[in-house]
Amino acid sequence: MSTTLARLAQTIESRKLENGGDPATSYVAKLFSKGDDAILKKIGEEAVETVMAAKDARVSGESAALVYEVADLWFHSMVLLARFDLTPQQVIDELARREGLSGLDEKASRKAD
Ligand SMILES: N=c1c2ncn([C@@H]3O[C@H](COP(=O)(O)OP(=O)(O)OP(=O)(O)O)[C@@H](O)[C@H]3O)c2ncn1[C@@H]1O[C@H](COP(=O)(O)O)[C@@H](O)[C@H]1O
Repeated sequence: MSTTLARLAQTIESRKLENGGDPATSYVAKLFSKGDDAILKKIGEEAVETVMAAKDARVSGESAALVYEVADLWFHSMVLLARFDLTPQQVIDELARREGLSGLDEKASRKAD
């Protein structure tokens, strides 16, 4: 896993209230303190903002805002993973497991079930 993702995952873990995270001084701790629906709402918002940034980038040819919004989406997805005691490494492992397996073949194998 990239060291940036690993460090960020550690920081997010340290912001859990049971690990001493303080909602008064930490955005992540504040999000944890608001509860699951607040985290899910942010994921929804950031997904929509990503879609809008992609549509804008298609028109303007300027894609910096898209990178920014995807970073927001990844970050909030990492907060969600932490909420369920999951790690980015588990997502990376799943992507690695799928490596070389065409999405079309995978879909066809599901339809054969
Ligand atoms: N990577 C991020 C990160 N990306 C985005 N954000 C915050 O996520 C929020 C994104 O929400 P929006 O864009 O909708 O902006 P907003 O309207 O201000 O947000 P809301 O009031 O609706 O929550 C903003 O407050 C951003 O600052 C982040 N906050 C924290 N981190 C990382 O998490 C670490 C721990 O942060 P704290 O818990 O605050 O110490 C930091 O050191 C960073 O590494």
